[in-house]
Amino acid sequence: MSTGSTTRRHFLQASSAVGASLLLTGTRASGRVIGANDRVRMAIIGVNSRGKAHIDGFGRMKDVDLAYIVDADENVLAKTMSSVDKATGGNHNCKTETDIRKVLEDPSIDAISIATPNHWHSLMTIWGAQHGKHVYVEKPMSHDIAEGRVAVAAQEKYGVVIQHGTQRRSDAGIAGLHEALQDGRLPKVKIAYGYACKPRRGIGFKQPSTPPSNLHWDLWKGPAVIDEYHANLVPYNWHWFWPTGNGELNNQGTHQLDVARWALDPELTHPVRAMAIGGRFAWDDQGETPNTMYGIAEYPNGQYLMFNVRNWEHKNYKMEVTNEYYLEDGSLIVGEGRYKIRRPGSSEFEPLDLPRGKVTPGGNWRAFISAVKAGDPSMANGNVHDAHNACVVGHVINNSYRLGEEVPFDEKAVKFGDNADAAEHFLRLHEMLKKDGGLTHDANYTVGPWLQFDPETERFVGDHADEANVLVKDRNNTGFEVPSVENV
Ligand SMILES: NC(=O)C1=CN([C@@H]2O[C@H](COP(=O)(O)OP(=O)(O)OC[C@H]3O[C@@H](n4cnc5c(N)ncnc54)[C@H](OP(=O)(O)O)[C@@H]3O)[C@@H](O)[C@H]2O)C=CC1
Ligand SMILES: O=C1CO[C@H](CO)[C@@H](O)[C@@H]1O
Repeated sequence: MSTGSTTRRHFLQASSAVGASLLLTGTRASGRVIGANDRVRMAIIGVNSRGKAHIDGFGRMKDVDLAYIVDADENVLAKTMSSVDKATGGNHNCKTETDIRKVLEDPSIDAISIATPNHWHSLMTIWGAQHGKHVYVEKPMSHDIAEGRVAVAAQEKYGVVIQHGTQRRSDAGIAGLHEALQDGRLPKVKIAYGYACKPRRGIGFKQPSTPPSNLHWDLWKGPAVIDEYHANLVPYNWHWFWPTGNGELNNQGTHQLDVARWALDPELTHPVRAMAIGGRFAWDDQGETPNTMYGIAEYPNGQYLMFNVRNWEHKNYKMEVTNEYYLEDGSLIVGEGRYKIRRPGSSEFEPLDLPRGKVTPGGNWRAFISAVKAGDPSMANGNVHDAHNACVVGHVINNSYRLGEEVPFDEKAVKFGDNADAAEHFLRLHEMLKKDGGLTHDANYTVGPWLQFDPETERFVGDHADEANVLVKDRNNTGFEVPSVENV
């Protein structure tokens, strides 16, 4: 399965024969073909927070009907319904539902839009495709590597539009830079760098307890195997527990991972090796995922993706949610949509003016509806291949961290051999943690092993492969099993 590209031509190459023929005729796997003048009937799934933006984005469109609002919490549903009329100008006659499976059985529904916790994203996407529904799915599209691969297979088999909630894919300024990096107008990228460094707080400790009666706990858990309910899971803080979230790297970081990977050579899918070092410093809490991380991934052509997570607000804390591009000639490009370049030998940045690139116009919500109406999955700004590739590099780096060992806080905690770039970028973070964070040898880094990854089979190979391959696929609860690629 090769899923490295974004253009229509590449999308067709990457899709199976079945998917491609569906795509060319604009025919859906089941249900009606949507005409250009038809209204798209949608269900919004998971509405506590981000789902409200979905209601707002799609609900304001004259050619969209919000038919269902779905949430696992009766209180959240009731509260949301009272504001839907306001948000949509009173134009919608939504039903409410707690179980997505009932919505999927409704043949009048054209598309679903998913803003649930991460552990549900792939299964809902797969179920949606199997029922012939187009899918807008929040980032990260997958909670583990294997289920993302099945979501790709489902798209190929059923031919539906799948668009990832990575809004930067709708930014023609970013697309313009990446086109120039890939068509030779600029030197090639040596290192695509991402930062997800925004201040957060520890979450304390919450004891196991009985789920509140308004919450359908079995539906909230869905595929995720979770020992016991505790109030730190619902809502939002599930991000910081491995069975439900993916830490900051594949939370906020999915946006920057996706931008970084998008800048690399277009035929690339996944890295061939990766490692991570970091920790959950300063907070005494029950969260499992790191609040500080340096991650590095190498692609088969020698291009690198590097990443920093910093959530712990120490002295001189600098918020950075952005990307940087280190080019082969020594230039550095910074910005997001509008750019500056520092050329080799210069210490000054100068503006970098480039033509805007190709995206489906109108922003993320409109692009999805345009793709649905055209019956053309390649029009999605952030299609299923882009989604899978962005998520997998994050999963591979996270898996290294999860297999890591605790080592005293020291600049020698990790060795990068002759990779001077990696050593320099890690040391930059290390010095900041020492000087501004006040960390000493009493603290520990978690140092993950270098993991080797086969982009074709999407499995780990070589040293540590046995432990790492256990993390490729989450266990699932009965009735909520992610199907295999063969049985999707
Ligand atoms: N693209 C972007 O810029 C952003 C994307 N996101 C993404 O959106 C997703 C949601 O994040 P956020 O809103 O902050 O998280 P919350 O935990 O606040 O909300 C998740 C919602 O999903 C509901 N839910 C859980 N299980 C189900 C189910 N089986 N069926 C229906 N609803 C369900 C939850 O129910 P309950 O009410 O019981 O908790 C809750 O209402 C995340 O994956 C996140 O990564 C978030 C912010 C911005
Ligand atoms: O994508 C996202 C953007 O920022 C939010 C708030 O920090 C994240 O939680 C979210 O998941």
